[in-house]
Amino acid sequence: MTGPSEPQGDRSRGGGRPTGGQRGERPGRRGEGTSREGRFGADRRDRRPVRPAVDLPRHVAYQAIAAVHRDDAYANLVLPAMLRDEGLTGRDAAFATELTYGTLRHTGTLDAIITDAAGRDVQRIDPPVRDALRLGAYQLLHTRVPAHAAVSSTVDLVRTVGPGATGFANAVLREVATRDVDGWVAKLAPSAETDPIGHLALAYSHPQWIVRAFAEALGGDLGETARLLIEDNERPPVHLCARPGLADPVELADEVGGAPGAFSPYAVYLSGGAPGELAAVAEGRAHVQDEGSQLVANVLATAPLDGPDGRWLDLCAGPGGKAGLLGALAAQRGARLTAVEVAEHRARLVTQATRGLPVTVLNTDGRTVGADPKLPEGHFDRVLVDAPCTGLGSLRRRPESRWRRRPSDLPPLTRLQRELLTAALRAVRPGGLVGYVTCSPHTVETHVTVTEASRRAGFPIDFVDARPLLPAGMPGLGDGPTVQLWPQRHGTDAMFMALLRRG
Ligand SMILES: C[S@@+](CC[C@H](N)C(=O)[O-])C[C@H]1O[C@@H](n2cnc3c(N)ncnc32)[C@H](O)[C@@H]1O
Repeated sequence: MTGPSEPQGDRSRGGGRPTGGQRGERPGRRGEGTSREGRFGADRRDRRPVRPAVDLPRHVAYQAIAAVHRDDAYANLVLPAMLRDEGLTGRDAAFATELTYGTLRHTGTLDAIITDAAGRDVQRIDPPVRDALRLGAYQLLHTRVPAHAAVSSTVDLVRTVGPGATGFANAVLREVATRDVDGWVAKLAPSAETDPIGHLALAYSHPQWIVRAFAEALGGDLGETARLLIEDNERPPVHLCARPGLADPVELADEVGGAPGAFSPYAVYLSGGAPGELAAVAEGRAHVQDEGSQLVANVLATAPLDGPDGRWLDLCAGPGGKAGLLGALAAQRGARLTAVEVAEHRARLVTQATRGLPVTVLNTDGRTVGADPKLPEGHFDRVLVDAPCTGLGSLRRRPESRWRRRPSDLPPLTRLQRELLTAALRAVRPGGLVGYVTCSPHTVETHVTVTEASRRAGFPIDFVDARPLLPAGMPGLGDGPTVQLWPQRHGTDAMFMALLRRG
């Protein structure tokens, strides 16, 4: 079951706990790191790159996980590049993706388990060995990979990335394999009765402050909070938006082998594959966009409005998903969209995403409304503020994000959200509409921001009930007037929307 040169004797030292692998431990224990070096025709002594003694999908997954932790990389950016570079496709690519995303999502719980199995804090294990152990423990606890394969492949990996720690890795993983994930949760999680947040955090691998924020946004319903956490750990669905006037969703579903969405009139659910390679996307007939994002953009575009309706504004437009949909709707309605984005490279993405549509892209700060002649006060009929936020509503799409975000991110973000919403309320004409949207259900970013900004607006603001503007029969929309969409209720990201009318 174990790597070829690994004695099990390590377990007998240190009171049955595995040894080695701590920070600073130098590789090169006697008898280690020699048995397989020649396997791919390279010898460490000649300094040529050594092909890791592990299969390519696991090698790629390890490299992606290490890049996330070592370089602060984003898995959804580095992994596709690595798959491409290594020529991994089909089932191999799917396996590497599953290992990378799964390991990153479950890092919190895996670390608690590894800490217990190793008898020392996971933070004291050398980073390369730590990442290999996470990958191995993930396979043991969350996949159908046979235990012997999970252990031996991880030991093979450690032989390359931390050769002094192969015995340690072997022993830790053997200890991890003594229980299934439920057994580990039963052993390590705080009691659900006395510490329900701590219990959910460990059981479903989220930081406690995020679990607390979700529970609060869900009115204290811990059962539903658990269902949300489970959704965050699943592979997210991929949705297309069939651009109105350019594609019919039923025909597009046939074309791409998907299915029309349940709620958005433009949504197509994809069952797999690479959406970026679809002809419809390349030709600008469709774009990749979560159904929830489609719904909130559509609410703003279709809410009843008296008077002129030709000037639309998207104050936070990059990379251009909602601007793409609003631009297509504007084309049908004889309107024009001004799309503002402060980051230059993201403004370029908006330009690409809205090519051929009646959209003017401005690379500027949305808070310059009134100061920038292209953003006059009281000028626009419909304004979208899709505010920069913690993104806690789309954790399933960014597997490392939950571990990077901090509660201290909230004050600067909420200040910016208030300033942008205030700018939007200045930009809209009397009687016009502002849609405030976040991809976060955190109440500080949603209700608190909206209440504060409208209280300080200096003119009357009415809340418009957004619920009737969503498709009939959509369940679980709450008491209004704002709406909060949820993965566990609607299959969408957790988008929040408040619809405001300037008096
Ligand atoms: C949540 S994203 C918007 C997503 C976009 N609406 C879409 O659907 O693709 C928020 C965007 O606001 C931009 N942003 C941040 N501060 C800004 C500011 N002061 N003015 C304009 N844009 C800003 C960010 O760079 C980011 O691209």
